[in-house]
Amino acid sequence: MLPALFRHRPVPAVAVLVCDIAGALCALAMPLALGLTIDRLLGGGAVPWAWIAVCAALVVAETASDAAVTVLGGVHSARLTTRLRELALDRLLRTEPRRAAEFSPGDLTTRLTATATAAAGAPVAAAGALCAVLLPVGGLIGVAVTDFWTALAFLLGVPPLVLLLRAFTRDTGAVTADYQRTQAVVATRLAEAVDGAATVRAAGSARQEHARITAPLGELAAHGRRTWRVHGRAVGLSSVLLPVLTALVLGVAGLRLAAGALTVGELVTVSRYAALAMGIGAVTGALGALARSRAAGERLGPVLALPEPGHRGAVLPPGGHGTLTVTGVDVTRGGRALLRNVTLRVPGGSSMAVVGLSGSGKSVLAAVAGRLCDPDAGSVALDGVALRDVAPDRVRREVSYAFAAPVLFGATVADAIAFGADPPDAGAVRAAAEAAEADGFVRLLPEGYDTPVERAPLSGGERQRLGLARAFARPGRLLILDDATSGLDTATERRVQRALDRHDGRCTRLVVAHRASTAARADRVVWLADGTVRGIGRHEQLWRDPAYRAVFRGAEAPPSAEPRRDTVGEHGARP
Ligand SMILES: Nc1ncnc2c1ncn2[C@@H]1O[C@H](COP(=O)(O)OP(=O)(O)OP(=O)(O)O)[C@@H](O)[C@H]1O
Repeated sequence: MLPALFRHRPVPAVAVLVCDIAGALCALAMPLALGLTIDRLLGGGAVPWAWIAVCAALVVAETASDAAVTVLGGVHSARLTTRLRELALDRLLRTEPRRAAEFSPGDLTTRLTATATAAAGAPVAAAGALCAVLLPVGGLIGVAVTDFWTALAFLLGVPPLVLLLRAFTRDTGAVTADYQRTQAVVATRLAEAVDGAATVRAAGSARQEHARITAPLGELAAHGRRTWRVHGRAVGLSSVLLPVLTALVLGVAGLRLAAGALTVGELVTVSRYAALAMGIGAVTGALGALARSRAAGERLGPVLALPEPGHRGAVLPPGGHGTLTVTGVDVTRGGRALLRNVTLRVPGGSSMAVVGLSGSGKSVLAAVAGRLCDPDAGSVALDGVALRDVAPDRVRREVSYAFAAPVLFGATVADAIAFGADPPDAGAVRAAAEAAEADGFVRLLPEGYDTPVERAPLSGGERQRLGLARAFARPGRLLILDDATSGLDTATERRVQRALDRHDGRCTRLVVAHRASTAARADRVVWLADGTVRGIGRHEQLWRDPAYRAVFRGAEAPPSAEPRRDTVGEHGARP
């Protein structure tokens, strides 16, 4: 994940790294320049202005590098956060809905907010960690080059330092991942409660729900305490180790000065290098930041890896009326077959009702028919072209959906109807609303079509009609209604059905139906049972079968009570 994060915005990430390294090199050059300057000053000759200038330049360059890292790093992390969120959002919206649904809303909220921010800090944290390691290593080399015996004294302290760093990095990564996971659980439960607020209220379970949401807080607090313990242990151990090591190094260096093996300047140099080599505080902080960013990156990774539906750039033949061919389709989820060897053909411009008991696979078939998901076996073709070969954007232009519980997007009611690529004009929006029997109640809203959606008090049936209007407003060659009229009263549904019939001959309709009346109006019916096709035919033919009648849960009215529309077959719709 870390190299991938560097790839997203390579230039600023490299600039941060360069500034970080430049700052570290200045810091490493400083002890040497300082020692040489002191020796020249103590040497009694002319004031070494050149060396004093070098020291001043190094101080300025180091400060400038630090400032550049702060500014560039901040800007880079902010931009990368935006980029990661855009990418994750893009993946979520483009992938098959069922794959996106594997993440709960609360979990996604944390992944796209705090987790994305933490992950975006990874390149800067990695650059910081590299320099944080560079300084102690450079410092150690500086000590070794200046005086071998002082370096040897320092090396005594290296093994415990390395062990301390390793344990700190490992523990920080683990505790951060646990913290983020628990945070996501709380967010998920909160989102569920907000979503199901009416159910919670109706069930009088607010107290239990409160307890359920806040239950992981204890665990969260424990993870938080673990974080501080890990940090505290590292800081505590290093605060004992470092002074001991400093005393040891300075003691040996002092002895070497007394023995005449070191000059005063070299003593200053070696003590400054030793101080750099002991910069464990910076290393632990930098490694901690890197471990947290990496843990966040690991959590964001699965969202960024969501697969996008592929295609081969095929184009639907112009002027087609949407002949839908489903051939040998299987859909399997979690080892369970939801559709098995489903084969059917809906001639262009005709309608087919999909009926079956609850859970028989009607919605799965509706999803496969318009490529909301791909089948695991078999194929779905529109006007002879396999849908999986056509670019998703083109499929969306040709296939419209209406659902049982539509979500209304857009600022106003008109926007909600026009929602989608290539939005229709106001006239088309109004015509679609009329066809969906929505125009009447929309006009009664405080600002009519311009009423903000959140201020439009809508019943379930009215919401459904706006969803239908959205589908009617952009008629492609295939219109799929997945239980989209279930909330309408019989009279309204019949009027909507009549409007639907006006698409006859122009576009194909696949209508998931629970009512016998809806099935009766369709040119043909596909009857699903347990994910397989139990029968295909006209409603009145299938009605003779008691098992078919049982699908309508006692709606035993004979087919003649729900007359088929009189346009059937006029456009060659019936095979
Ligand atoms: N993504 C999925 N993963 C696992 N099982 C699924 C998935 N989607 C649907 N199912 C299961 O597939 C079966 C068929 O679901 P589907 O929604 O198609 O039924 P349906 O016939 O439309 O039912 P209803 O009339 O109640 O809406 C159900 O048992 C459902 O639980």
